Amino acid sequence: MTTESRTSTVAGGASTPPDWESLPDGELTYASVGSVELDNGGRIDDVTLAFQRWGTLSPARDNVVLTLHALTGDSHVVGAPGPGHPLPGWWDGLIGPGCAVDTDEWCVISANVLGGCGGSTGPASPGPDGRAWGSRFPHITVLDQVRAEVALMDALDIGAVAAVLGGSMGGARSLEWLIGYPERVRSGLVLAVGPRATADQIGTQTTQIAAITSDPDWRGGDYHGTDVRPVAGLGIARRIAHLTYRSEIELDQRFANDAQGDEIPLSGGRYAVQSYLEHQADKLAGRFDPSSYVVLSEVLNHHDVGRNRGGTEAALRSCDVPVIVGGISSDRLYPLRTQAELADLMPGCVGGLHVIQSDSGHDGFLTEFDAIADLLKRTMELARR
Ligand SMILES: CC(=O)SCCNC(=O)CCNC(=O)[C@H](O)C(C)(C)COP(=O)(O)OP(=O)(O)OC[C@H]1O[C@@H](n2cnc3c(N)ncnc32)[C@H](O)[C@@H]1OP(=O)(O)O
Ligand SMILES: N[C@@H](CCO)C(=O)O
Repeated sequence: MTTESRTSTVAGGASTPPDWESLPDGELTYASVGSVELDNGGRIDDVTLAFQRWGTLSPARDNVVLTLHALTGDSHVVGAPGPGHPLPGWWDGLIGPGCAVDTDEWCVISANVLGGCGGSTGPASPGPDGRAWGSRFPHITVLDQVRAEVALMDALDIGAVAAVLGGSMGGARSLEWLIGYPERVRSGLVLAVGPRATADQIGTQTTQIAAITSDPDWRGGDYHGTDVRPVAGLGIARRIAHLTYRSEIELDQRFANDAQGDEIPLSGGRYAVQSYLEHQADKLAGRFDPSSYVVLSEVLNHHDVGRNRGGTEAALRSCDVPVIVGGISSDRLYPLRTQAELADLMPGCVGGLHVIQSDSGHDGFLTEFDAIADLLKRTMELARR
């Protein structure tokens, strides 16, 4: 299978399992997608993307729906926890036979992102000399990640996808797909993201990165292959991040200033919210590579659809692909004003800004099942037009 004819981002060497279309639903599969040119002028050769598929590819190969995960997600968008997937799918119940994205109609593909740690090329995977990339992994952008996904579609011989769907960092990739590759996508869902990183986001993300890189076990980013991992730093980063993912009111209603169980804070015991954040930190430390967390947080810092396109307004106005734009009322990390900008400026925006009323904060794009189902259905209507 050759890919050079489809896109200049692929320098050759792409290959994919010939039977990927008929593998059991959800089976983790690896595709070599060739070389990916980077925004910083560099290039990564021999890129691998790990992906999963649900549903049947149509004879015209025109029913592919690409789901795009967020910061610490991976390709496992639906299904129970299992080997390699310690969590249930992040949109479990929303995709499948008879679901909002009906796999009796659509062929859903979900890939682990470039820079991630779910089987795709990232800082923990072998570099050109066989050693882990570690600190040598290049600085990449959201558009670079999308270039890798376009290369994956080339490798799978998919011309245009019916829809791209994503929230948060997945929403950022959805946007880059729609603006950068309008001929390759018929519709999109852009949830809980804005046109560029805000100062607040860069502030919290660089603080999280500092927590990881200050951990002695970081070793300059080259701890791979040793017996240490900077999990203390990753845990602090997750605790800071998780606060930005939930709303102030929700946290106070759930935890107030309660003590954790029978612990006594005035005697050195923990508060309930402290214990909750420690739990979130421990869970992430058990399943996620700290260097991917750093690389992907930097990707979020670099998010800017206006780069090399004459600014965000020009970029957004240039895109007339039909798109549903949604946000969560209590999202303090990606406030509604940032989605309002997308809805106002994108000519393809259908129905204006869809506001999910919820106290769940940014994580509402994962937890507000009924509202997300509604937005997914609206997007799939656009994909049918
Ligand atoms: C799109 C993507 O791909 S992102 C990847 C998706 N997955 C993640 O983000 C993983 C991290 N998890 C989360 O962010 C959230 O759990 C979500 C968004 C997935 C789900 O949110 P919610 O259902 O509201 O879960 P919530 O925030 O209440 O957390 C529940 C956990 O906290 C634990 N918890 C609650 N109170 C306390 C406490 N006082 N002390 C310790 N633990 C506590 C619960 O036992 C539960 O643990 P479990 O997840 O191990 O079962
Ligand atoms: N809970 C999400 C929030 C970031 O969008 C994650 O961990 O990826």
